[in-house]
Amino acid sequence: MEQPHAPVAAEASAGAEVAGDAYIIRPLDLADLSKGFCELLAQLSLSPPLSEEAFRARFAELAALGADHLVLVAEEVATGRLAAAGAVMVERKFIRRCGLVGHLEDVVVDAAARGRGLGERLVRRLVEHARGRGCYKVILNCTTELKGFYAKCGFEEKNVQMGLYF
Ligand SMILES: CC(=O)SCCNC(=O)CCNC(=O)[C@H](O)C(C)(C)COP(=O)(O)OP(=O)(O)OC[C@H]1O[C@@H](n2cnc3c(N)ncnc32)[C@H](O)[C@@H]1OP(=O)(O)O
Repeated sequence: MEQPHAPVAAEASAGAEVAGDAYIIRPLDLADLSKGFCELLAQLSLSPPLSEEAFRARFAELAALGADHLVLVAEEVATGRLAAAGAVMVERKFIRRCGLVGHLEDVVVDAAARGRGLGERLVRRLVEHARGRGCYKVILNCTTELKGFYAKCGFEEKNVQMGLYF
């Protein structure tokens, strides 16, 4: 199981050849604000730059959740810049004998690093974290266009997503 919010020095798991050689996947670190974290998230959704103060405050909130909230990033070894990010949070339920559900969120790979297996590798790490926490399933919302990617990551289509935005 991943230890969230702490740097990981070595990447041991096997991935696609290029991804395995060129990137280290590790939990988000406080230093990542200056390594392109916000720029990466801006490729996913509306995500303007964060002040150091705002980033630190949110980081501390998430760190307080311990292993129930994990943000992983992929750092390019050659440049020290972030090339991918993703998160999984563990929901604590009453059903299924107080079962746990993993929610996969905010998966993004930098446009220049796509198509090398990095996204799949990151998602599989997040899924393994949820499994290690004892989750009986991991779920996510995505567009129709991304069904193929998540199928490659082992997911299958279930139910319908609905949203109410404020
Ligand atoms: C829960 C959420 O967060 S949903 C939001 C997902 N994020 C985004 O949409 C942000 C913009 N897009 C991205 O960041 C990236 O394109 C990602 C994360 C979707 C994919 O990352 P990549 O690193 O390019 O994917 P990766 O190279 O690991 O692809 C793995 C497999 O999925 C396939 N794949 C990748 N993207 C797609 C796609 N859009 N449709 C179908 N198949 C795909 C690849 O061809 C590959 O298959 P292969 O093993 O047969 O070659």
